[in-house]
Amino acid sequence: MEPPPQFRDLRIAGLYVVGRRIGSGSFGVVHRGENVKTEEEVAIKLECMTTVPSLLHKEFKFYRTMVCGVGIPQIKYYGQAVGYNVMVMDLLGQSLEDLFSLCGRRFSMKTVLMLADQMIERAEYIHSKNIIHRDIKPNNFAMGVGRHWNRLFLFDFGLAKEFRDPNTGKHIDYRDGKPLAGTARYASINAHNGIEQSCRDDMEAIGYVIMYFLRGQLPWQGLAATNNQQKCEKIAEMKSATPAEVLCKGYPSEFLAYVNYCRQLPFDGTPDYSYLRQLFRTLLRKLKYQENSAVRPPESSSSFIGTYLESTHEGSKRFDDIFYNNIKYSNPTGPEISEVLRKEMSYYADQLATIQMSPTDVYEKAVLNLEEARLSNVVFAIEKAKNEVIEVVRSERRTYLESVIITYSNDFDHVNAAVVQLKLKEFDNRLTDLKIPLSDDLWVDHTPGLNSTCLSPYPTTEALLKM
Ligand SMILES: Nc1ncnc2c1ncn2[C@@H]1O[C@H](COP(=O)(O)OP(=O)(O)OP(=O)(O)O)[C@@H](O)[C@H]1O
Repeated sequence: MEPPPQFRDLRIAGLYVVGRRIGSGSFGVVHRGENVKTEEEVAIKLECMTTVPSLLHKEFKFYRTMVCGVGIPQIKYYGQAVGYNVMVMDLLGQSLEDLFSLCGRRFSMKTVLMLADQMIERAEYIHSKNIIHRDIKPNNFAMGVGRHWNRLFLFDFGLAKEFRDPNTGKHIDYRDGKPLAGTARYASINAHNGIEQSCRDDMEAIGYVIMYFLRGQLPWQGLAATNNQQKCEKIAEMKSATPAEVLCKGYPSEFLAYVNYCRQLPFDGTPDYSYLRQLFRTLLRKLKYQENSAVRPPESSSSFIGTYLESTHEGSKRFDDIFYNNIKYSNPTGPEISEVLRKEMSYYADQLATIQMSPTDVYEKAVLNLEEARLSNVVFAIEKAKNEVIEVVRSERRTYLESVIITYSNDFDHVNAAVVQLKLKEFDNRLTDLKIPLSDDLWVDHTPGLNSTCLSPYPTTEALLKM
């Protein structure tokens, strides 16, 4: 279903140019694209207009309900062009399935727990918008790109369904005899049994995704069958005959608790998302996975993407109390930070080259993401670095702080920029406590790129400090 050649030269809505193809699904193709004004990269999903009723339009309507949802790609345009329905949306990074393969089909416990946290959060969000996904699987989760490098996105709402009337709050009725919607490997037992899906089925599917990541595969994979229907039946049979105790054997009891909880949820029940997230957060704490990977020496693991994923997820916790309170700071000085960054970048570049990640732009994007991941942790490094920085503060302070701030104001959203501003102010206050004289003109409010205009409509440093 390659779009006709003339489509490539077309500017959708006068703004988006279609680039190369990045994927395809059951009802459409997805291309990379670019906003010609801002040069922002986007994804463009195309469906032939002969598809009636339009599944893309249905998907678009779901996305429209979830405007501003964290971890949900945002739609920039929906319309028609040269015989195609077209949806322009945020470009996402690699899917969890792709990353899983790149990591040798095993994620560390830490990675799984951090992904689980975000998966549950995504489910809670879409359910709060009265939508069930019905096709939860690793291929339908992807990491973000650019400033969203550390965020897990849930996409492909082609099989989604409204399970509750947004006006009356009435839950859909229980029904059986339904054909399976979704992917057999991750489908809930009830979905296999033809029961109408609801929130509980998304949650159970997340449980299977989690166990898939931990175990490397699920017990019902690789069953021999002559056709799809038979395969589906065999999967259903084996899944129903596999108690959660067997599925989760050898793993911490929190996983068993999760699967059992989801399997026992009533049809119209609201899952206790906080309880489920807390299960894994507590486990994470128990396992003492709370170090900052900012300038941790690269591990000699073959699964460097796993290391990357973990480090980016560390980053994603930066607004989390646990992360803030328990982080162990590394201690480079300002000039050392750039040296550490340089070394790490070259290490990862070597690793990438060895495993021959292709195409080139994936490689470049990964390097870019890594760079951003490292830079994001500079703010934490500053804290520990204070003693060393004090020695050079008079000569280097202005250049150093300005460069950090300019980086943040360019690469991160304004809220983050404000947090950096606050951190630096705290840092300066400590210097003042230590009686190191600072002249007023050095303060960051005078730094180009991070003035009150840039932060608007977010609070200024002064406002933040008064909160
Ligand atoms: N926003 C995006 N950014 C980057 N890649 C994307 C994006 N959306 C989709 N893709 C890629 O395109 C592929 C197909 O997209 P999608 O799953 O939305 O289509 P589909 O027709 O609904 O597929 P399926 O048959 O799996 O349900 C995905 O596997 C993914 O690799």
